[in-house]
Amino acid sequence: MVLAQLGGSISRAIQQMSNATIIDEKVLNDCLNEITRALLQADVQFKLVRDMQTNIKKIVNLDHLAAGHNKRKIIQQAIFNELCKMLDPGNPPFTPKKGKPSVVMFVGLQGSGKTTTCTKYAYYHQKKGWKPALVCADTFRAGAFDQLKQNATKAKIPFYGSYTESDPVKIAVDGVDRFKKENCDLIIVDTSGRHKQEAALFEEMRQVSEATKPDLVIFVMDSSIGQAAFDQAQAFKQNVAVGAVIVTKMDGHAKGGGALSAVAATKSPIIFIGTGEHMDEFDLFEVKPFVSRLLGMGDLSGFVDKIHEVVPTDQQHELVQKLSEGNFTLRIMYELFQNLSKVGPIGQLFSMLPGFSAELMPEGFEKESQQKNKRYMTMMDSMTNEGKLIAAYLLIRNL
Ligand SMILES: Nc1nc2c(ncn2[C@@H]2O[C@H](COP(=O)(O)OP(=O)(O)OP(=O)(O)O)[C@@H](O)[C@H]2O)c(=O)[nH]1
Repeated sequence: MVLAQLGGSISRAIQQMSNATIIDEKVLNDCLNEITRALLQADVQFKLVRDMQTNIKKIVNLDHLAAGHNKRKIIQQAIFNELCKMLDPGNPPFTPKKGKPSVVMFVGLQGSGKTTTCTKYAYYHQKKGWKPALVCADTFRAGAFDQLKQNATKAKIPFYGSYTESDPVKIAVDGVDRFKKENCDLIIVDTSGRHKQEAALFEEMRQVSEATKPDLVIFVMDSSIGQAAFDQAQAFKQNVAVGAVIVTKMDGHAKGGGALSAVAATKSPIIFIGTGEHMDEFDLFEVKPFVSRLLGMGDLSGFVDKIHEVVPTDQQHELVQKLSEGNFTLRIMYELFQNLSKVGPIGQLFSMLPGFSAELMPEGFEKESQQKNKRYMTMMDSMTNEGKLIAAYLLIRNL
């Protein structure tokens, strides 16, 4: 997982500090230096790291802390808060309202995952009862319209584009007008990407933006972009009114610190992350649970939410009651696992539990365990009840 190494290094630094008998200036400095090194290694911009270190030192003034104060807790909390601050610029983005037409424009470099992310964003909202539509204003890459068309058709989302029109502004305006007339409430405009930031890309982007007047511009960034992230994100922000960021390919093994830099450069929050190539590998991004997970502190509320997501509402009360009575049978376990396999890789669930270190997860574990789960479930569906119970037991032993 992206940023796993960073999370591991920071939690180790905090752990070492916690193990010290006395927390003095030296112990604090060692801990902060360790964290600084980890952030720089993860490609976070130098200025951000330096500011973070200065802020923590200001907050944790050991000389002024009265005896009896829990210094470890105060330092840990300061680190947590500063990491959250790095990811949360404090400007909530424009939030589209269901039933009211909003235009959302996607921008980013070529290959960052814009087209894939447009469909994921549309699909996410469609599942929640919205009426989204996709407009392909990418006339630069041959095949971009076909890709969007294919994704949109699969998800049954209306789309608009052209094989003959070469003016992206005209396509964008026609598409937006058409879907406004059709009462779509989320009109998503995909724009062209280029190899690197270049004047022609920015000019085209500006024109599409001026013509369609988007309510929100989303900057899509590949998590593996590294140190270049800050400058690139800033260049986009200077040309169009970027209001939010989506970081893609968080399922890979990139260092990922660029994501933090992009937030600082655009002064815009990350709203979603892409965690795979499939349509539903897309998660809402919330700063505190993310940092909490990153530091191995878990995200129990997220874990409970996931359980609520997979257990039908009318069965939740019964399940809790059975569990509290110690009535946890293999049948319940089988049903739970059958539902859990629908919410995604088991590793993502584990990462919500306190003390979990994503660093220890072998490469490809998530995908492999998800595939394994699917295979088990397909096999189990055709079995007798006794067979299902035995298979559920084997499944647990294999996870
Ligand atoms: N693993 C992984 N792959 C992703 C993710 N998002 C996108 N991709 C892949 O990244 C590649 C590029 O994605 P596109 O959506 O075509 O990128 P684009 O930004 O639209 O590219 P241009 O239209 O050329 O600007 C594709 O192979 C996608 O399947 C993600 O979250 N995880």
